[in-house]
Amino acid sequence: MDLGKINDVNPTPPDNTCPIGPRYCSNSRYRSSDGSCNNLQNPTWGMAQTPYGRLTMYNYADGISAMPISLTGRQLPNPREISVSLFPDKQLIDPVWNLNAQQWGQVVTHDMSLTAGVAQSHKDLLTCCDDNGQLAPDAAFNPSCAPIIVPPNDDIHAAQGTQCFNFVRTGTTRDRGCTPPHAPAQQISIVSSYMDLSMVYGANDLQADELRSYVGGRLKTLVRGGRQWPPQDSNVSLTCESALSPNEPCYLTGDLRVNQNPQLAILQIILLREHNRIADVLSRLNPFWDDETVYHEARRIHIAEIQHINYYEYLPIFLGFENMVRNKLIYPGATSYVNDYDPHVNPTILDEHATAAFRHFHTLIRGYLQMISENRKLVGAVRLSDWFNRPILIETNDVFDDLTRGLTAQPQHYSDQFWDSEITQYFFRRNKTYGEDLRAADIQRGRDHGLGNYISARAACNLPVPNTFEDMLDFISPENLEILRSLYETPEDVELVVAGSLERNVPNLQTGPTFLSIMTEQFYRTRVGDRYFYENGKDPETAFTPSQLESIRRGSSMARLLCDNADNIQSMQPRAFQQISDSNNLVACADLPTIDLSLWQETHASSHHISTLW
Ligand code: HEM
Repeated sequence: MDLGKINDVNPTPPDNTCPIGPRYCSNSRYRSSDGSCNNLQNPTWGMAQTPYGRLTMYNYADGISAMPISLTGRQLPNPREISVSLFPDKQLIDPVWNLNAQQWGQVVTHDMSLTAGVAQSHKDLLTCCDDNGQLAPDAAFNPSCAPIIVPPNDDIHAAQGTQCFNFVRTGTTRDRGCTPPHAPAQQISIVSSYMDLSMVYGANDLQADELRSYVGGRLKTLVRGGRQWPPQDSNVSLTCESALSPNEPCYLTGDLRVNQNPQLAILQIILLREHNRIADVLSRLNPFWDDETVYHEARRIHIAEIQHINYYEYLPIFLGFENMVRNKLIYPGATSYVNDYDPHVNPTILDEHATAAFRHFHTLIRGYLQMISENRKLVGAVRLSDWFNRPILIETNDVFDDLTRGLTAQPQHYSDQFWDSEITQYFFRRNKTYGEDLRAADIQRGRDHGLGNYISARAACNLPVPNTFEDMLDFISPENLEILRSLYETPEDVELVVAGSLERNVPNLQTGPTFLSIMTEQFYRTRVGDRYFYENGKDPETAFTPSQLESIRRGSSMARLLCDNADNIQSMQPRAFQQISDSNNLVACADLPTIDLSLWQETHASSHHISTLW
């Protein structure tokens, strides 16, 4: 299959600077915190606090912002009912890729988007459905409320007397007074779209300041038990709502979702430690560099390292190596710069990507997380829903390393329509027996954002456009199509979030054609629309030297990243998203390639002091 480049139906107008105001840019060597001024002609492209992009037209009941309804004028099928009917639990595991591949995907996601006004981890501040699962007064009156109603025949939840799950609508340009009266609401993402480690460094200057130690270019850490942890969040009872005491660890990083689950917190800490590791080496090599220079140079190297891992190690698993080469997302074997930056490409995160396609990988989540010792023996397992928003677990004994090895030794769930009940029955259960349903939330979020339907997404992707339910058989099985037909009244009602996740996977890949096409488009834009992308060498002020670039390419790997920053892991398989096997056996950490930071050593005379660069 060849994926043509996709055009936006209604791209965000370039002059749409509300609510952030115009930006005046100098040509800095370093990225801004919020992504502004990456594109010098369109300084707000990809910037935090701007609307998601769109491939398809909005679909609101009133054309402005009301939750969509069926073409017949009746309600769309209940999201919880769709979840139960089409996304049940069945434990099929991936034969090749490990849980690290799943978990790193969440890290990539958190780098690129975050819905405005929605907590995504701890409880939302607005109660549309209360803690006992009963509709709250705001449900009827507050336009930001769209609680998910539990159908009366729901085996699990109706039996408990649960009426609803809380659901708060994403903040939009209308909420912020930035949309003309009859124009559709545009949902806002509050982090930069660029792959710039905003979840480590923060997505605005204030947040970035708060995270810096201002000594030796380092990020702030707290040392407990001889190990570095992120600083403490000031509101433990809100942020880490499951903590039993305000003295429990509760982390503050560049992203408010950090405490959501233990494996996510581990990877955020690995990234925090990696920044400080790079900063310490740069400080030793260049003792005359001030804090500011070390911070920005370490951040710049760190982002390049992670971009390399993402494009050459992580994404090929999901988008396919050949597909990525053909569509110019990667250039394997390149020995010099790849000067493909295109200032006309808008890297803004697409709503179809963030709210439908990339969320499909919630299917990869496992409900129990294995703990594995250094000799790769199973030493325990924890239940995911016991540890949402309670990171104290990872500071206990050797759990940090045991869970990190678990990431690389436990298979991920197979990419299919089967979802682990830990996230469809027990999600955020907060010490109760049952919890919420992430799949139902994904479906409701698609409606909240007025996402175009499945048919229009296929049209936008230049794929065959189905006019009838039967036409969908090209990508969807007869069994699933029967269920779709029983749920939806017309083919036009069928939603992208739902049908996209039912498509048969493209051979050897992890999704069907529609999601593959959307994700390929997104990661093409993310690369080509980023002036600071690490392989770009056009501007000597922002480019790495050829030998630095070569070392980033040779020395960046997921395996080495884990080895360097876990507490005391001694060995790792070189391809750390893949299960250990005869062709991917454990090697000593020290034998894994590493970036040669001495290539950043400068003589005093040649060094650039940051103040000369602004
Ligand atoms: C244990 C792992 C994970 C948990 C508990 C989790 C949970 C969540 C939650 C609660 C939301 C917000 C739901 C809403 O709209 O109300 C969300 C959003 C999202 N998730 Fe996950 N997720 C996990 C892993 C992943 C993975 C592996 C991926 C992709 C590879 C992913 C991709 C996304 C995306 C793209 C969004 C939307 C982000 C935005 O634009 O705000 N998630 N997830």
